Amino acid sequence: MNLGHQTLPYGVFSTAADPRPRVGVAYGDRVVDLPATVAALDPSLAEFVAGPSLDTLLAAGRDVWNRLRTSLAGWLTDGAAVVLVDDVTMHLPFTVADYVDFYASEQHATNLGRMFRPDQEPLTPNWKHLPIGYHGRAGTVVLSGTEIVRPSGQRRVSGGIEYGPSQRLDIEAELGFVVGTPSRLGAPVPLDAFEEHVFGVCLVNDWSARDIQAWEYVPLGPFLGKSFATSISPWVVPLAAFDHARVSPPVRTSPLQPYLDDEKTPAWGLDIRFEIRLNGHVLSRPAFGGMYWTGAQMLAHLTANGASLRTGDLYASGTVSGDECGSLIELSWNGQNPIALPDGGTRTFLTDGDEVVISAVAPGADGAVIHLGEVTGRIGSRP
Ligand SMILES: O=C(O)/C=C/C(=O)CC(=O)CC(=O)O
Ligand SMILES: [Ca+2]
Ligand SMILES: [Mg+2]
Repeated sequence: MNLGHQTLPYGVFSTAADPRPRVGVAYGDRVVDLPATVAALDPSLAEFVAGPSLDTLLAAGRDVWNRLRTSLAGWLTDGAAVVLVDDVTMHLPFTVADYVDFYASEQHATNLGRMFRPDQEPLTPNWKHLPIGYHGRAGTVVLSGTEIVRPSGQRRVSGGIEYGPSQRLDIEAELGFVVGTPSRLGAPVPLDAFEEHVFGVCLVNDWSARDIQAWEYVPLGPFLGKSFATSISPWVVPLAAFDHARVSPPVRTSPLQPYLDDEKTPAWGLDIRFEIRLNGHVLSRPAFGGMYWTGAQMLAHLTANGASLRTGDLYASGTVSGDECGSLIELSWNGQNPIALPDGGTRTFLTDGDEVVISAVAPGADGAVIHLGEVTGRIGSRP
């Protein structure tokens, strides 16, 4: 996997020669061993990259994040004595504190509204007034590559209610925002403090059992249909990598409360293009740039009641659907239009043994590409 030379994303790796998990930065198809490099080149930064995860770096705050990234870029261009390794094993990059999942794509919300609530307006009356979300399960956020066990649960069938393995296992391609700097209980985080708190982003696959979800979600929202596993990419890309990928979010069609009104703050729409592959075949390439709510608005809303942030909080954007769709339930229109695969097979939802790979790229400086890497997962056999 080659993440280019401008992305400089952070992750946690080990090697056969040195099995201790430690902090690294991807550079092309190799990894900078940060503890070894920083100890030699700038000992004043060493404490922030010394641990077995990104936790200390996340908590260190924006000044340290900027200093480290600037130093690294300089060392790599100047040919300083950077320690590069390959053949790495990746680990979960940070301790996930709280996990929140939003619903920020108007197209996705409209499509799901049509399928789940065909007798109602597709967008609920609150949708354009606040970024809808729910609190998920941090303990089941897993590293890319972890096998996904098909969940069992309750679902409604023609004769009544049944418990058993999900028949409608789906994916959701999302962008995850990783919080570094915590906030105080009682103090909402305003839109313009987004960059002080959010360290960077990763890719998220919010595996979803649609049959379990459809039966359980009224009236409190998603629960067991989504809490069995959420996969994240091993590389966390700092916000600073997206300086050339910022775009204006879509025109707001309802007036916003002041804490969400981003007319006067810098826009944090992001021109990120996703790609979803099933068993090697490209299913879709949804664009993140059209998401109605930005990462800054989601953060402002998440804390609008004074809820505090912790280092390691992860909040996901919700399924990225726009010109193309980020879930199988949309691509197969609730299972009614099977998706044709080049091997002659078809899919509505996932079959045991299927492997899903979600990757993404964004524009960098001077025509370069910012690579977000990938989040993968294979569906294991039923328990
Ligand atoms: O419309 C609904 O009832 C639920 C939709 C979802 O699947 C929620 C979700 O995970 C949000 C998202 O990924 O966009
Ligand atoms: Ca989701
Ligand atoms: Mg989940």
